[in-house]
This record gives sequence, structure tokens and C-alpha cells, in this order.
Amino acid sequence: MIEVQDLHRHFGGFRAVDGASLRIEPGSITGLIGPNGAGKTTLFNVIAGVLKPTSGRVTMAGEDITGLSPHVLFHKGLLRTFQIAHEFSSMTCRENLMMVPGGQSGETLWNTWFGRKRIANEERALRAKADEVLEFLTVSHLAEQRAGQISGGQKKLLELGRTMMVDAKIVFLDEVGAGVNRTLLNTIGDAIIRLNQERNYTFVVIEHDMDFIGKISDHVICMAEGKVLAEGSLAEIKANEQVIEAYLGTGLKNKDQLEGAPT
Ligand SMILES: Nc1ncnc2c1ncn2[C@@H]1O[C@H](COP(=O)(O)OP(=O)(O)OP(=O)(O)O)[C@@H](O)[C@H]1O
Repeated sequence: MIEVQDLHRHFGGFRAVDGASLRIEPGSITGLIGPNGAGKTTLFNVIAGVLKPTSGRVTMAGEDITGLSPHVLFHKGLLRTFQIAHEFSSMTCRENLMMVPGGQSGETLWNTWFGRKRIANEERALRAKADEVLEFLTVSHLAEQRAGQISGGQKKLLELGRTMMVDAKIVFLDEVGAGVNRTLLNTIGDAIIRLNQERNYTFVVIEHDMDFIGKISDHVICMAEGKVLAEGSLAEIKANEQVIEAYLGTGLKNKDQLEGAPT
């Protein structure tokens, strides 16, 4: 379980996260919603070690993980997805997946000279794992395609695939649906549900698309002005007066987001 206690992240005098407290249960898929500027991404970045908190505490299975670096959290199985870095865009999708686990033997000169056979075995295993991931995500046909040339939605799938190359326990996904067509969004949603049910992944997903949140989440948390405003099922959240007010208060576009109308 991840427990966030009274977390703050300020930028100068501005309180992007302003005393947020929440729990993420193991094996759950939590949808994190809230109007634009609510502090969702900042909260993610603090939990995943990308930003240091101003104050507050984050624990994982009782262990204090506050302020640990993304690298350390990665090895504990907590990760957030990142866009494919520009330098990797000329590599194929398979190669992008094979790059994920750090510390392969091939990385040192010593091993290059003395461990050719082991490196070849490792590479074979990585390649097989990458192909298994692509198959799981139903995108085996992209194996040889350059990552820079696939669609935005396919990139999101590849980002999700990278979490499968390590033993991820908790994955934070930020706006998986932005600019992704409905068919691919369904594929991403199905992959999230299958990873949760078949491989016991825990997910926390930021998304403005309420249909998507409704489809995948078993628990929804709504943030506004850096705080947790309400928790419950999507239906409960949508009916919550404070939530409606928070969305209304930040403009019509945000209200439409809550109702699931096209924006
Ligand atoms: N590095 C930064 N420096 C200053 N202000 C920041 C910084 N990062 C975020 N903010 C501010 O903090 C607030 C919360 O931003 P954040 O991106 O966390 O919100 P969000 O809920 O993810 O919004 P959205 O749904 O629009 O992506 C915003 O007002 C934003 O402008």
C-alpha cells in the first residue's frame, strides 16, 4: 500500500500540492481526476521521486520512501511512465523495450571482452521478453518500427510496455488518453485491466476522459487546489457537490470533462 500523508509541494509561494493525503491499495486501479491545475501531475511527480516534496510523507508497504530518487523507486517497483526520449526515437520499438532494464553485462568493457557468450544469452532473453510484451499489448507488428514513427497512442502503449520489462508493482500513468483515438484507448484500457488482473499490477491513472476512468478504475480520487476533495466510485464523485463546484469554478470546459461530454 502507498500512503501519502499531508503532502505539500510549493513552487515559490504557490501551493501546487497543499496538504494531500490518500491511500493506494495494492491491486487496485485508482483514477485520479480533478480540474486543470488541481495538482495531479505534481502529486505524481512527488510520489515517483521526480520532485522533492516541500513537506509530508510517502510510505510504501510501511517503508518511508519520501524524496527517494526515481532510480531507487524504480528498483522497488514503483514507476511512472515517461515519454520516449528523443534520442530513442530512431530505435525500433523492440530495441526501446530492450533498453529498459539497467545494468546489463554488455555495458562494461570488461564484459565485452570476457563475457561475449553471456551477453549473447542476455540479449536473447531480453529480445524474447520484449517480443512477449509487444504481443501482450497486441502490437507485435510494431517490433521493427522506429519509435519516432508510431502514433501517439501506440507510443503510450510502448511506454506502458516499458513498465513490463521490469517487475513493476505500482505504475503511475499520466494522461494516457490525451490525443489518443478511441480504438487505441480501448486497447490501452484493456492492457491496464489485464496487467492488473493477471499480473497484479497496481495502477494510479490521471485522465480527463471520464468514460475511460469509469471503465478501468475501481476507485476514484478527485483533487482540487492541491488537496483531495473526494474519493469513491466515479458515480459518487460525479454526484458530489464539492466536486461539481470545483469543476464549475474553473470553467465550462472543466465541467464538460466531469460530465464526459466531448471537450
Ligand atoms: N515547475 C513549476 N513551477 C511553477 N508552477 C508549477 C510548476 N509545475 C506545476 N505548477 C503549477 O502547479 C499547479 C498544478 O499543476 P499540475 O500540473 O500538477 O496540475 P494538474 O492537475 O496535473 O493539471 P492538468 O490536469 O491541467 O494537467 C498549476 O497551477 C501549475 O501551473
